[in-house]
Amino acid sequence: MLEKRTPISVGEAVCNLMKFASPGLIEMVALELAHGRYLSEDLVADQDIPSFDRSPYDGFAIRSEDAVQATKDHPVTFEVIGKIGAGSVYSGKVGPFQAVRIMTGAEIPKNCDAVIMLELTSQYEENGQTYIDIKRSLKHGANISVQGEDARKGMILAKRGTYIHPGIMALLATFGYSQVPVARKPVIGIIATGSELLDVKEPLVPGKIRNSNTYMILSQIQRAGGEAKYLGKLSDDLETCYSAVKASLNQVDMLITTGGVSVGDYDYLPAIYEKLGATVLFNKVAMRPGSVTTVAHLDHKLLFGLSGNPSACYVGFELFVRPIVRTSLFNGKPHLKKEKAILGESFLKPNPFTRFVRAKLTYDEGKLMVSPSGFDKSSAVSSLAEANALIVLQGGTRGYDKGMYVDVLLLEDHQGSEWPW
Ligand SMILES: Nc1nc2c(c(=O)[nH]1)N[C@H]1C(S)=C(S)[C@@H](COP(=O)(O)OP(=O)(O)OC[C@H]3O[C@@H](n4cnc5c(N)ncnc54)[C@H](O)[C@@H]3O)O[C@H]1N2
Ligand code: MOO
Ligand SMILES: [Mg+2]
Repeated sequence: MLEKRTPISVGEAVCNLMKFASPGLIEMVALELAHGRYLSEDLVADQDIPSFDRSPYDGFAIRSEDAVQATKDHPVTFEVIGKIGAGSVYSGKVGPFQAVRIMTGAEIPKNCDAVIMLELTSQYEENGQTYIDIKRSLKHGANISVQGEDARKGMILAKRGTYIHPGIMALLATFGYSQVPVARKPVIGIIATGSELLDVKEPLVPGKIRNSNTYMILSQIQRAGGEAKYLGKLSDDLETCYSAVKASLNQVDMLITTGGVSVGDYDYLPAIYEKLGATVLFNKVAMRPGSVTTVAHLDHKLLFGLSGNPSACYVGFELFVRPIVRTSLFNGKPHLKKEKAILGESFLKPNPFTRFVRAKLTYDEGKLMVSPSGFDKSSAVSSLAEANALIVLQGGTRGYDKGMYVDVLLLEDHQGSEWPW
């Protein structure tokens, strides 16, 4: 007899699921490989930046008290007693009316408390000795980048769970992290089910299609921060699929299957969960696409039964798999970031269930504009090409007109959101 499925709201489904979300493990990676990973510890300044007073200009370091009287009409002369570039330290003592030629980034010599830019001095030689004239007074501390002005020792510069982008890389290097503590990527298995599926390199034959979901999910896993492990595509055969799912569980942290979750004669995932003794958290969500998305767990290992339909599979991943992955990466905002955007074209379909429309979001003179990115069926692949957002249209609505503000979920963002939206 056909199993009765009771749809639950997206919010309820996510809340049920997030009870199984937990922070993952830690590993060290070489700094040059850290881009795109997530910090497993707060990044704390273990030194001031800069760690010494330094010159922001090429010029001359002096004692400001000596230049108090300097004016255009009465320049003050300084004897240049040395020269330092960045990386060098002037070891001599600078006395009254003496100056040290200094380059950008070099440490300010002891006794000096101001720098005058090269362009504001006139230099001359007399008896093999260099002198400069200064035509303006300088305040104590003028043109000095003081120790700690950029960051103070002890400051937290990035929280645990932060995505490592070029700016974080700069800080990691600044603080001497040749090895970076990061979240270990959760290993996520992918099994594609469907007797109609061809390998990507196979030519089309009647009735068959190429397995696109695997590669789409592979990429979604990488975008979310996980590590994908493709475990193959299987024909719709209960025993084969059951054995493959069972065998995969020792190799992965969580498993995604695509296809076979609906009510067709060859949709075996419900039977597989039952045979495994897995607990089904939900098998019907009041959303489109992806209403058949099913999530089960076995000994706290999550099994995501995503739809075979590409757009439904895509949305199911972003709403349900992504937050689990991001949580394991210590990210405190694991869900898609929600924004408001202006609808660029009318979307007049009624929405009995909450609808997630694949969409293209653009920035236009201070406004966020969004339009559906193409063919809007759960079987669609073409609309995924330009999708960088999902428009959220609440269930029970009869369509939306161009110019209205709608909720959008950002797919390419790193800020993320805490639940609920
Ligand atoms: N009588 C009903 N029929 C259907 C229902 C329903 O409630 N009652 N739900 C529909 C909805 S909604 C969806 S979504 C689909 C879900 O189907 P399954 O998840 O069971 O997936 P399959 O039947 O295996 O395949 C569906 C569709 O997707 C194509 N597919 C499958 N795998 C891939 C892949 N790896 N790459 C690309 N495309 C794939 C497959 O060929 C089918 O066309 O069920 C509706 N039916
Ligand atoms: O699960 Mo389906 O995607 O609602 O069309
Ligand atoms: Mg089916």
